[in-house]
Amino acid sequence: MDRTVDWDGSGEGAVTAVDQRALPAEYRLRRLATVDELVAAIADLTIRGAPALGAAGALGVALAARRHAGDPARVRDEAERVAAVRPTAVNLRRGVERALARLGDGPDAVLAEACALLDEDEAINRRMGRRAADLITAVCPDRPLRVLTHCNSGALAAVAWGTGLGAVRELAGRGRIAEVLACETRPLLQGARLTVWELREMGVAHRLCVDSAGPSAIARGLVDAVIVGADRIAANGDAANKIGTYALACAAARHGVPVVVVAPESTVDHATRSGADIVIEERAADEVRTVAGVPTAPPDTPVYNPAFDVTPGALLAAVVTEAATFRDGAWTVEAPAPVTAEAAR
Ligand SMILES: CSC[C@H]1O[C@H](OP(=O)(O)O)[C@H](O)[C@@H]1O
Repeated sequence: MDRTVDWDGSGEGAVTAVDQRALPAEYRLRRLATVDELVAAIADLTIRGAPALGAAGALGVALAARRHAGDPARVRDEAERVAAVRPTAVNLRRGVERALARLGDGPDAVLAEACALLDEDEAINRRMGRRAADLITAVCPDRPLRVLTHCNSGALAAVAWGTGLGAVRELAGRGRIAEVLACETRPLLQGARLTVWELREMGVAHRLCVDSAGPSAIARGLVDAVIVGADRIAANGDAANKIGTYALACAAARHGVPVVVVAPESTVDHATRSGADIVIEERAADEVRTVAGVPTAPPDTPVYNPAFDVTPGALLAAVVTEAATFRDGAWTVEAPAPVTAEAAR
């Protein structure tokens, strides 16, 4: 599998992305040669997932810096357009800001910074996966585990490897996964379309279920752990993630099943005190009223379509990053090893 988001240096240069709207029917790459095309691809979830959005944000600035070299004000305007497309995943704006910080050194320096962010991603995700797998192994029964996932937090949500599903991949490599129960994740079906696709690629046993079966599976003792990603984690451990995560966490709390959020440091926002302060993206009504363009409700039906919800840190067994762990109301920072691209190999 290609990097989910990457830079194509040929010609004037462009962003390449795995077209996540085409999966699972077709695996194809899109070449995004303008900021307009990149903004549209982020808005329609051709590119999605917090770490992948961070990479796309940084590459978007590189694109603007090359297209508008010598016009820093125009570059900054274009960068803001990219950063503002989706408000919840803190990674997007952070990726933009990281690349923009190099604008004074010229477009090649901006591109180099964006590419460094991409190169670091896989190493960060692999380290995070190892740390999360260690914690999950410690808090779960000593046998292959039945894991429930929600949305997609695999390689498709990052540049490579993945976050929550990256921890599942690490556990599977240790022989510690019996089955993954993947929630389909209405309305855009990231679980059914993307997580199932990745689990098949990984050769991991799995079943797909409707979202409303998730809490019931937990109640029936079919789940040993819930493992998810996140889009923004507040200083107090509250985690914004795909809508439906909170309901799973409530059921898991009632039945003593651990919920573990696996996310990079770039998703932790210590400037946001609690989940109450996280902006939740509202998405278009037709995402709920139609499936593949086919109406599933009267066309003028009013819709409530938040893309995310917030799970209080108190309902989480842990939040695990590549360098820290949130447990029992506090962050513990492990001495972060230098995360390099070499570590990814
Ligand atoms: C590893 S981040 C994955 C995270 O992002 C997803 O949201 P979206 O598909 O709308 O970009 C979802 O919340 C996942 O948990």
